[in-house]
Amino acid sequence: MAAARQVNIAIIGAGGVGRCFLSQLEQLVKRRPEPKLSLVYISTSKKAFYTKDYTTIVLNSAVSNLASSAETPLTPAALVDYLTGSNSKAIIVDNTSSQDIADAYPLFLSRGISIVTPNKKAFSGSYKLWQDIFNASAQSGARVFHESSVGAGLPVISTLKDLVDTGDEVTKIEGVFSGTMSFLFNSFAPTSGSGGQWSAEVKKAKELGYTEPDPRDDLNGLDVARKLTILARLAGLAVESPTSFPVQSLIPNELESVSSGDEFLEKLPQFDSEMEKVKTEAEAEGKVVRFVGSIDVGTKEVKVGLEKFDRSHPIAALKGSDNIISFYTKRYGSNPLIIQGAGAGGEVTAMGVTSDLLKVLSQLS
Ligand SMILES: NC(=O)C1=CN([C@@H]2O[C@H](COP(=O)(O)OP(=O)(O)OC[C@H]3O[C@@H](n4cnc5c(N)ncnc54)[C@H](OP(=O)(O)O)[C@@H]3O)[C@@H](O)[C@H]2O)C=CC1
Ligand SMILES: N[C@@H](CC=O)C(=O)O
Ligand code: NA
Repeated sequence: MAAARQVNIAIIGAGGVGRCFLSQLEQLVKRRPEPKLSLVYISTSKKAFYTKDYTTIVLNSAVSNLASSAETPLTPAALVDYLTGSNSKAIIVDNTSSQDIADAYPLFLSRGISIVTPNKKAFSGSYKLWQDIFNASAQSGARVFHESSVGAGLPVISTLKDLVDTGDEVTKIEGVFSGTMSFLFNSFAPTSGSGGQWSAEVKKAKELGYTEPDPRDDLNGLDVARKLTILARLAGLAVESPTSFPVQSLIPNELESVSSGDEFLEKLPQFDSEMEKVKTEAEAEGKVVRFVGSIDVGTKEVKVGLEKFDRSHPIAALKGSDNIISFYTKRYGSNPLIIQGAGAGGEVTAMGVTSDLLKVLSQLS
């Protein structure tokens, strides 16, 4: 009887999303014995655990093995040498928000290693990096999927690709693209009742695992700008970077230069009155304020920031960390295709990564 085909998995990043992915992988392996998915490497920024002979790491011991490991992470080049030293195909699961790891994608792909990831940095960095990634994938046949880089596990990227690939003409994309911002405004400025204190809600969003590792990356609008950069590029606009269009930041001027996310969270309560003022101004017009983004494909205009909405507007009525993303296209006419649901959180984000892994497996020859 032929031996089961093995596919080696290397996980970089074992935080909120990484750990949820590990447990989803464990379930997947139980449901699908073929091909044999073999975790051979796992790392954080400081530690790594891997098997020199590609023996499978027991999935429910991976985190404790990593915690007690004395090994440091392999450099991207060393990780490539390690993974290509086996006869099996390899897939890297990048669960970090690291730019350095993202910059190594062209190298991984050019050496035949596929990638699945929720990390936005590779696809929203320079346009050259975007081109290098997809050129390397096309040349080697290695796959790259990043569904959870926009709207967590919601089928946003796959839907946009399907619209474009089937020849529809996307004219506008708009909505709420941040789970953190959605949670913050839904709880700080609800459609009924008085709402919470801004800085306390920011802390809650971090505790719930919605924010970026540094919550300033959400509050400065850059996280939404990254998502819009990715969607705009998929819709055919060669957007150069997430800082090449107007992005409104909610970081108080006085806190622009604090050195750490923790210091920022500590000092933020001193500036709660700034956001209270924004909320009161909207209330005076009978409206609520929300953080939104839009891409006008025809005019090439991309923008990110606060807008006021009537309380009955679907954007005003979102709950929890929900995203809502509307695609206006030629085929769909004036009634857009709308995707709505949780846009942040470990399990829903890992779901997008796991479903990407299944896509890679279905396409590996
Ligand atoms: N949380 C969410 O709801 C969503 C998250 N995402 C994306 O998922 C990714 C992970 O987010 P999340 O799990 O919440 O973040 P966490 O901060 O919880 O985890 C990040 C992990 O990455 C590790 N890491 C960072 N840099 C490196 C590096 N250079 N090499 C190896 N490991 C590294 C960290 O290690 P250490 O602890 O040592 O720093 C940590 O284990 C991010 O890109 C985020 O944007 C996307 C959609 C939704
Ligand atoms: N911090 C992000 C996580 C998902 O991309 C968000 O809040 O949306
Ligand atoms: Na998604």
